Amino acid sequence: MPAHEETSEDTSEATSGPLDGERAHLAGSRAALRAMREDVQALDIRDVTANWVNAAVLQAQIDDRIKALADLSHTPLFFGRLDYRHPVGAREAEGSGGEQFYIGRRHVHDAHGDPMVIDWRAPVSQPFYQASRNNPLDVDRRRRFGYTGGELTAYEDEHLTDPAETERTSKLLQAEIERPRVGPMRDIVATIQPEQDEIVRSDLGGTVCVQGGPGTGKTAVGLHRVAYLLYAHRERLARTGTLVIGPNRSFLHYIEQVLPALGELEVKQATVEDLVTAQVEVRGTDEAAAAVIKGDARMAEVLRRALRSHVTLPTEGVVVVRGSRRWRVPAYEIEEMVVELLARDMRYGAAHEALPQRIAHSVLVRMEEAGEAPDDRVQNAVARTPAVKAAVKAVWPAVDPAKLVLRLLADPGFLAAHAEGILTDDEQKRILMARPARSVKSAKWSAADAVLIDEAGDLVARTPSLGHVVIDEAQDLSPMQYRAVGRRCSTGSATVLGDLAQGTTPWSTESWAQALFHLGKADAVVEELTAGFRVPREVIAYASRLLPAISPGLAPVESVREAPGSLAVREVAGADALDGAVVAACEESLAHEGSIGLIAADARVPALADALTAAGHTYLSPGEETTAASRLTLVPASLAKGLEYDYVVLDEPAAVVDGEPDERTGLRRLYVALTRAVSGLVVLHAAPLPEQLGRGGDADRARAGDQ
Ligand SMILES: Nc1ncnc2c1ncn2[C@@H]1O[C@H](COP(=O)(O)OP(=O)(O)OP(=O)(O)O)[C@@H](O)[C@H]1O
Repeated sequence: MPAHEETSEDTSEATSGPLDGERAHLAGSRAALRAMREDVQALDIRDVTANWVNAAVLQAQIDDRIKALADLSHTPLFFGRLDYRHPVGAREAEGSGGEQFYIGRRHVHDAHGDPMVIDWRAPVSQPFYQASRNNPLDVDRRRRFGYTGGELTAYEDEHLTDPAETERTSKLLQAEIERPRVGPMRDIVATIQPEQDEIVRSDLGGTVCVQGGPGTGKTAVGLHRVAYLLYAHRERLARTGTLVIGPNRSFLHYIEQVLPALGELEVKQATVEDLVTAQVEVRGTDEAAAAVIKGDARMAEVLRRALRSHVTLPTEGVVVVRGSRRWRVPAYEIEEMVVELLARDMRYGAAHEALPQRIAHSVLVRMEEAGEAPDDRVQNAVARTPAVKAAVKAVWPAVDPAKLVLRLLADPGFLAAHAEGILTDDEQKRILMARPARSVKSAKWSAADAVLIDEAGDLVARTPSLGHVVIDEAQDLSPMQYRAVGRRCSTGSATVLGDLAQGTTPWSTESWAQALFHLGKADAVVEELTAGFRVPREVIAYASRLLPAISPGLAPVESVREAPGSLAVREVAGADALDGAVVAACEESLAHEGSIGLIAADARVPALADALTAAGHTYLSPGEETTAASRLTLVPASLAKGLEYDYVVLDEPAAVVDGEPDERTGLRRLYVALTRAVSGLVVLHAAPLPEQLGRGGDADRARAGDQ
């Protein structure tokens, strides 16, 4: 691809020629950014603010802006340049007129307002990601820049309209993918690929679902989509809010720096459990079979029925006494009101609020007919009379969502009455509490119970919707969890990211169509990412041997990297020797640059922790940030999902499989563990490997680096 290339090794050219010009532009852009920051710092708000509240709000906005304008020494101001053939249309360009644009993380302009660097999210930047030899999008030359420690040291050109130039893989992209992974997850803004860019820039109105194997960039794409949407719809999303949902704390901690690095500081992050535990604390667990039933979408109907069973038709009318007069609303009229409210299918709580007003209105009409002239205040007063309150309590009582769920799970008769024809007798038995709790406070609620309470809560009062929600590792959500997330984006949109082959919960998603239906976004587009940016070819080929058993029909990931010698599978003679061999493999990996993950079945973690300590090694837990000084993390297999390490040592695959309730889930867990490595994977086993891995036979084993 690059007809012309300079690298830091290419010193003769690196000290002169185009690179000098580019460095001058970098220095100019930095100076311009400094001037932009100084302009904001110099703002005097005393004259423009009416009071201290305004002043405080404005000052906070100014402080945010100053923060956003910071020049981070290790985050280059621009990473690319586009040379357009013709001036870009004024409508399209951010600061139109020029033919040459520098593309970076944020917009920088000079003292005249002319752009020095264009935000990567602006329309004029899009050809940086999308232009190709087949469709150059009016771009003559695309230039990518390479940096070393904040210094501009290389560039690489593609002349998209030159038929003589041949296509080559970008060395800078390659270097970026291979860069050691110490520290939290990084942004990929300089190297977003065309198929990823399509997803990143898809419109706010629609929900997108991305199926992609390990390391295809789903998480990266989801986070960059948030940054893009915030740029394109800043005001709307500032009002409605955005949220990123991940599987656990350590994962959220791993990804939490990506959006701030892209200048977006306001996006909330949470697990599904965080969302649904506002009402109750989770202190209990469910057996898998019970959790599957509680997570089934049929539970929504059971809850709806149970809630509505609180509505009864009136047996008597209401008599309201005001002064010397008595006003009577007959039972049949209240019945009509109740029937009408039921038919409207409004939230239970909203109807509970509306009913006293309707009864009071009926009293008002009678007063008017009798020649009185009551106003709205009288209606409110009537609605609050003990007689009306008592009538409402009898026919449409207030219901506490947690109490409703408690009664369903603790009272077999109540459950049977509302689960009739929905859950079998056996299913009902499975979800009933073994020892019924006496109160909401004392109950040992499980995570699945909290989701039921959240559903009940939404039946009572509508859950507010955010503008956009990203759901990562979505394949692990139950239908009821999808519903819980779906109501948080009912008037907004979602980005659903996942891999069916990595589903490791007993209720994991079997088809995206079903998942999207439960989310309430059945018309979402499902996109597929197939190019792998993490796992080297040999390693992904080895892991993909499991695919026919864990997700038949899913195509293996196509790794963009060869990295020969990246896989070693070693048999250790006898279980006693395993811990020592694992520690030795970690030491071997520590000789390389970058992070090391020792992944093991959860049950093996304590023994390996002891072995590491005995050998004098300190180690981190997942979610703790790796640093140059502390690079080894001991990862229970149950927490490996979504994470990555330069080198992975995988302990005893058979134990990883055995750690799960069934073989398929076990093999899926193993697939996740096998696909965390960026540069090298060493698999150590004393027990026989799961037969699905051995499928390749001797030739493959030799290639896999068996010793
Ligand atoms: N276009 C790209 N350029 C450079 N690096 C990339 C690109 N796309 C993805 N990556 C890198 O590949 C790695 C894997 O990406 P990511 O974690 O987003 O994949 P994933 O599909 O979510 O994986 P998993 O299914 O295992 O959770 C990350 O280090 C990410 O930065």
